[in-house]
Amino acid sequence: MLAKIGAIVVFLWFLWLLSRRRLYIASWQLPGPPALLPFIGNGFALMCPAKDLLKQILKQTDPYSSPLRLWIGPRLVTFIKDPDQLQIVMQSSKYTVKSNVYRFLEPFMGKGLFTLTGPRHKVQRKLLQPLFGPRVLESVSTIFQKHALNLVKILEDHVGSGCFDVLHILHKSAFEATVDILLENAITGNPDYTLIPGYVRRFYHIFSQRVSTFWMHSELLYRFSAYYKEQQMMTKLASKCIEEVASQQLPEILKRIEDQEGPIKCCQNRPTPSVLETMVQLFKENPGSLTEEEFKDHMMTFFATSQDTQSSALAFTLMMLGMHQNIQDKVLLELQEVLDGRRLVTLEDAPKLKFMEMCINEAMRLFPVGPFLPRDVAQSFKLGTTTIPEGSSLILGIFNVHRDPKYWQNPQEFYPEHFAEEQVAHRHPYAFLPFSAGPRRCIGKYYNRLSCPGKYLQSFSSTIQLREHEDYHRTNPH
Ligand code: HEM
Repeated sequence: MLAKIGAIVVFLWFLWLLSRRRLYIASWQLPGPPALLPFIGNGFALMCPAKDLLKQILKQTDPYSSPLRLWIGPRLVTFIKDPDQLQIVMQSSKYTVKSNVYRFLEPFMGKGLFTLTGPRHKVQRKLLQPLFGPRVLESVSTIFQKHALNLVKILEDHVGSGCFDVLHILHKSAFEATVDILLENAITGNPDYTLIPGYVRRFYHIFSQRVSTFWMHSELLYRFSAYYKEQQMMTKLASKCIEEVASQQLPEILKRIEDQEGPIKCCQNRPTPSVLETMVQLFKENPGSLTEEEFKDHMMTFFATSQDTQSSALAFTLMMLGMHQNIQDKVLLELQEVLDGRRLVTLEDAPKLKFMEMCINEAMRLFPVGPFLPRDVAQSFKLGTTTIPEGSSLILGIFNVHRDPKYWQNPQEFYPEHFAEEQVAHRHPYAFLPFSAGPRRCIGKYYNRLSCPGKYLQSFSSTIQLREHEDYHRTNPH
């Protein structure tokens, strides 16, 4: 009897291996670190605290040429860090879809642009593009100026009071700007409102822990973890607050739109429509394409994607400038020349602040918000001589390519000249990808271009000096 059961198990195991033969063939053709442990593979090396994850990934991937393979549990993962290969993968939506792990974000963001895949994503992205068009950007630029002023007032209070955590202040400021941009600055009476910026950060932390701990990929096992309870609590409170804020505004906006024929021309206290107002209009014009549920999911997505990204990019730039006083002086000089005595940066000023933009880009090169982007292979495709099989996964090594000495003169240094015009002209366009690229690139890229300069101006006009902090050495893996 036992022998029969054993034979059946071996036979089933053989069938399972046979069904996965394309994965093994690809794996044999690719270089990569030894996957010593059965069933866990290289996953064991990545099961570490979030603060060590970056170092561990680099340790596993740096010694091998691209594409290389990792085994994360039973999954074959091809890691790509060559710009030509990144271009092939990122330009097409045919071969890859966003990784299945993005579903871990759904409790918070729902099925918004960030988590959607397939044809539905294409339709929704096209539909929402007007939210990021010139008219809305114009309105956003004035709001950023207002929040830059608020931010500087808060920072001024800290001047002379020793070291303080600038990231916390920036997160709060980004949150307030986001509420203003998305929801017309409705202030809710709910005291939980002030907790949301912390929740968004915590949610991303839980997400990265869950991605790197493969047993938590199982919905059932995850429910037994402490993270699950925390996530449930945060999601409930955050969506309640957002809904509350949105419902204060919606009736009035709907009335405004109904009273008006054709596209929105003007709205209360603003020269141009808010994101919420434009969304309501889109919702009314496309009732079949944009459901009420999707409308809410998109709002939550914009909330969760716009705050941490902007404040991290800004914090890293401030940190780098604080550590390089000579570069900071150059930024100040440019600001003084362009603004000629004015305090606020306008939409027209932004393209003139060329050196500042070089510094922002250089900080995003060293510290990209999305250092590794996971994808699933929807259709087998050729990468060099290897066929990357359907059913496997990919990781796009943005961090690796951002520090590859083949493309960067001083890869580990803060060196804004990397973005001088002549250097950019000669560099591979896929060697710098802070906003990703192709059909899944960041839709809010130009928001950032507007938000950063305004805040720099305000920070510098108060001559706040930043000192090197020991944490920098922890964020720099080399
Ligand atoms: C410094 C600022 C920002 C950075 C560095 C950044 C970076 C990124 C990156 C790397 C992605 C691709 C993620 C992936 O493929 O897994 C992305 C996607 C996205 N970002 Fe941003 N982002 C920034 C600001 C914003 C803002 C302000 C918004 C919204 C107002 C936004 C909304 C989105 C959305 C909706 C997506 C998904 C797009 C899609 O898949 O079609 N981002 N962002």
